[in-house]
Formats: sequence, structure tokens, C-alpha cells
Amino acid sequence: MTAWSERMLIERIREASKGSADGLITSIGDDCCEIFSSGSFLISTDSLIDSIHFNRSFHPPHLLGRKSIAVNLSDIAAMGGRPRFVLLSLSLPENLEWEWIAAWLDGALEILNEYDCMLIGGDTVKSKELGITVTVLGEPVGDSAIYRTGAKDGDTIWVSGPLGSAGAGLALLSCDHLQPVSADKAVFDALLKAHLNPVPKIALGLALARSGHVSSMQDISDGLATDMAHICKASGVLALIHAERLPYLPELQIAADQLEMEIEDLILRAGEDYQLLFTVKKGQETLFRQSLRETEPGIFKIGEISSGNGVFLKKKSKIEEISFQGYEH
Ligand SMILES: Nc1ncnc2c1ncn2[C@@H]1O[C@H](COP(=O)(O)OP(=O)(O)OP(=O)(O)O)[C@@H](O)[C@H]1O
Ligand SMILES: Cc1ncc(C[n+]2csc(CCOP(=O)(O)O)c2C)c(N)n1
Ligand SMILES: [Mg+2]
Repeated sequence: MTAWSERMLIERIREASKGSADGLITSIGDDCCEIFSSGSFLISTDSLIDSIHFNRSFHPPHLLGRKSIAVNLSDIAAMGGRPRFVLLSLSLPENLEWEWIAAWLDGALEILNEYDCMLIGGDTVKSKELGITVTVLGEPVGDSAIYRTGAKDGDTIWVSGPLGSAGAGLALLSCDHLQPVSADKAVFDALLKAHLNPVPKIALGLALARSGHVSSMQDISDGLATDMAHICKASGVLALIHAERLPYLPELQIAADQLEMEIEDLILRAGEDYQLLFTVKKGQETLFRQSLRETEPGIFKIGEISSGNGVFLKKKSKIEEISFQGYEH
């Protein structure tokens, strides 16, 4: 095991994050970084804590580095913004292997590079628990950012892709007695990836913001049942979701059967899919579909907004309330 020090890690981060960016005046190396901007910034922060947000026994450090950044970029996507800068706070146990840290950092820097986002500062401390806190700064595009408060009576509800995959991936990886045999591993590859290496929907978020047809948006981190409820509460409206329209991968049913889990729990309640959940303004669906045709064919209309409160699921002729039934710590 290679010995490491905070200084050595910070030096490596500094070396890897050299470069210039529009508006960046001072980066890593001083007490603060300094940015100039003529417009507004979207700013969000998210922490990942060992054993609560990830399990090191099955999460490869390189993919965890990617995920630590991805879940933060997803919050910028959810406002229809472009990520620009990131601050990184690491709380690291003394006995953590340097090889693990280096692989984590490679993953984090790799995804930052893919989204043209720059690491401009942070903090490194020794700690009993491993904790990773990322702060991201992004810029809104289009006329304004997209908020949770804008859904109105008559709007339609959409999601950007299949749900339940990440929850099933986590359950498959967590389940000792069900270690997927090698043949199954390939079948479940997309589910495992959804948990280990989620993709922030930046391009779609930007396209949605630019379209001008989207009235509210958020990303799905705690599950549709809870994240839809956030929009409904913030906008003061009711959401009716049609169960038969909810998108999921075909292998989700196979995984749910093997795991003896309800597929509906995975789709509505497991979280971490990092799909975008958004509403399209009343009467603008055709224009909206035309504006998105080239960028994103794989989006799904799952319900409607009306006046009232809460989130309701319609299954055949039955309607049940599912508000805030998603993931709780
Ligand atoms: N400790 C805190 N101090 C100040 N504000 C907070 C704190 N924790 C959360 N918030 C704020 O509360 C709001 C909801 O936070 P939350 O972490 O639930 O965000 P989210 O986007 O819904 O979920 P996720 O963290 O999974 O992206 C955000 O505006 C966030 O900035
Ligand atoms: C080891 C382990 N146990 C459970 C989970 C599931 N999980 C943790 S946080 C979260 C929601 C988003 O979190 P937040 O709202 O804090 O951003 C979910 C679904 C996991 N990923 N790893
Ligand atoms: Mg969010």
C-alpha cells in the first residue's frame, strides 16, 4: 500500500485541474477561488457518505468517482443548466489505500472533463468516516432556469427514461446469496450500471430549457413517488400518473422476480435513476415533441397535472395516493 498525505493528494488534484475557463480568475491554490460572471449561477451541493450512499465492497472507486460528480451534475441538469465549476470536499480515513483514492480521483476528473466542467477548489481532511461532498456551479440557458414551482393545471408529465434500474442494480449487488452468475451478469448489466455509473442528463436538460415548453422540472434521486410530490407541493398542484405508461427495462421484471421484490416498488420508490421528471405546458405537446425530435427520442409521457394536491397512481380503474413514498434515509 502506497503511503499518502493530504499535501500529496492536493498537489495531484491541482496538477490535474490546471487550465483556464471563461470567467475563472483564480483556481486551486489560494484561500478562495474567484469567478467573474455577468449572469446568474445555479449552485448545488450533495454529500455521499460511506455505507449510506455507497458500499465500497462492490462499488469500484473509479465508478464511485464518476457517480460522486454525476449526481451533482444531475441537479444542474434538473434546472436546465450547463455545469461549469466544481468544489470538492473529501473526508478521508487514514487507512484508506492511496490506490483507491487515486482511482476515485481519476473517475471524478474523467467525468468532469466529459462535461467540460472544471474543479476549482475544495477541502481535504482526515476523518473516521469516508465522506465526499461536491458543490457544483452551473449557468442557466434559455430565458431562465426551470423550477419545481411552475407546474399548472392541464400540463402533461414526462420522464426522460426507464425507472427502477438503479434500485434493482443496488439490490442485485447487495444480495450475497444472489450474486448474479456470469450469464446473468450480462443480462443485468444495464441495471448494475444504472446504480454504479449513472449518467447525468445534461444535454436533455439544456434542450428542455431551450425549448420553452417545459413548466417545471427536477431529477429523480429519491424515486418518482417522492420527487413528483416535490413538484406538486412546490407548484400547488395534483399529479395523476398512469401505471401502464411508466417506462422500465425488460430485464427489470426478471431481476424483480429473482430478488422477490415488487417491480412497482423499484419503479416508484427505489430512487437514484437520475432521470429528469418534467411537465410540459398545456396545449404545447405537439410543438414540444417537434422541438425535441432530433435531440431525444426516448422520453415518456406518464401523466397529467390538475388542480389539487398530491401524487396519485392510476392502475386500471383503481387510483391510490403515492405522495412521498420514495426513498427515506
Ligand atoms: N443542511 C442544509 N442547509 C441548507 N439548505 C439545505 C440543507 N439541506 C438541504 N438543503 C436545501 O433543501 C433543498 C432540498 O434539498 P435536497 O437535498 O432534498 O435536494 P434534492 O435535489 O431534492 O435531492 P438530492 O440531494 O438527491 O439531489 C435544496 O434547496 C437544498 O439546498
Ligand atoms: C449502501 C447504499 N445503501 C442505500 C443506497 C440507496 N440510496 C442512498 S441515498 C439514496 C437517494 C438519494 O440520496 P440523497 O437524497 O441523499 O442525495 C438512495 C436511493 C445506496 N445508494 N447505497
Ligand atoms: Mg435534485
